[in-house]
Amino acid sequence: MKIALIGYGKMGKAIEAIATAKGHEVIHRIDMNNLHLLEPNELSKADVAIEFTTPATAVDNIMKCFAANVPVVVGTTGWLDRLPEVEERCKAGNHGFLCASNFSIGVNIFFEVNKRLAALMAPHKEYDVQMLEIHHTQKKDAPSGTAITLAEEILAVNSSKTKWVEGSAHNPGELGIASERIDPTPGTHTVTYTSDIDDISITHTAHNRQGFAAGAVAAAVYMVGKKGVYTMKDVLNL
Ligand SMILES: NC(=O)C1=CN([C@@H]2O[C@H](COP(=O)(O)OP(=O)(O)OC[C@H]3O[C@@H](n4cnc5c(N)ncnc54)[C@H](OP(=O)(O)O)[C@@H]3O)[C@@H](O)[C@H]2O)C=CC1
Ligand SMILES: O=C(O)C1=N[C@H](C(=O)O)C[C@H](O)C1
Repeated sequence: MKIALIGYGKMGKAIEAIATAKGHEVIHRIDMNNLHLLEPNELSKADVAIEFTTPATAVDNIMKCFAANVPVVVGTTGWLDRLPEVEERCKAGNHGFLCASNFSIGVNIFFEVNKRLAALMAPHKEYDVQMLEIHHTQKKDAPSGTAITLAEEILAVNSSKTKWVEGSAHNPGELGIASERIDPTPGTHTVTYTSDIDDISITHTAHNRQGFAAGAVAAAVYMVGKKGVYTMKDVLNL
C-alpha cells in the first residue's frame, strides 16, 4: 500500500514506523515545508492518505484528498463540529473517508465499556458524572476528541445531562470535562460517577502513541479502494 502522510509530526512519524515495519510504502511526508504535495497530481499517486495535522487545517486537507480521489483516514481532532458537512461532501462526490477521535483498539473497547456503564447508570439519579482528560502540553485542542466522543455517548442515554462543558459543570444538567496538560502524557481519559455512598471510575491510559498509529494503519488498509463514510467500528467489527 502506498501512503501519503499528511502531517509529519509526532503521529505522522509513529505511523511511518508501523506502516514501514508492515511492508507498506510511505510516498509523501507532508508538513508545512512541502505543501505542494497536496496537489491532486501528487496525492493521487497514493492508495490512501492519512491526515494528522491541526484543527485549523484538517478540513482543507480532506477536501484535497477528495479532489485527488484518494481515500483519506483522518485522526486530527478539534474540528469535528464540521464533520456533518465533510460527510455530506464525501457522499455527494462518492469519495472515501474514515475519521476517528481515537484509533487505538484499547480506546475503542473503552468506548463500548463507557456506553454500557452509561446505560447501567442512567436510571440511578443519585450519581453525578464527570470526566477528566490529561494530555501533553503541545496539544492544541481541549477537551480532547476522545473525551468529546465519550461525553456524547453518555449524553445519548443519560436524561439528567443535556450538554457537555469544558471544565466544571455549573449546573446539574451539564457534564463537565476537565482538561489537564502534563508532559509527556500521550492520553489519559477517566469517567467518574460520584454519589454520597460511593464512586465508580473507568480509566484508559495510553502508555505511548503506538496504539493510535497501529489503528490508523489498520484503518488505511481497510480504506484502500473504498468509497463512502466509515468509522473504526467498521474496521474493528465492533
Ligand atoms: N485520532 C487519534 O487516534 C489521534 C489523534 N491525534 C490528533 O492528531 C493531530 C496531530 O497530532 P500530532 O502528530 O501529535 O501533532 P504534531 O504537532 O506533532 O504534528 C502536526 C503536523 O502537521 C503538520 N501540519 C501543520 N499544518 C499542516 C498543513 N496545512 N498541511 C499539512 N501538514 C500540516 C505539521 O507541520 P510543521 O511541523 O511543519 O508545522 C506537523 O508535521 C492532533 O489534532 C491530535 O489531537 C493525535 C493522536 C491520536
Ligand atoms: O493530541 C493527542 O495527542 C491526542 N489526541 C486525540 C484526542 O484528542 O482525543 C487522541 C489521543 O488522546 C491523543
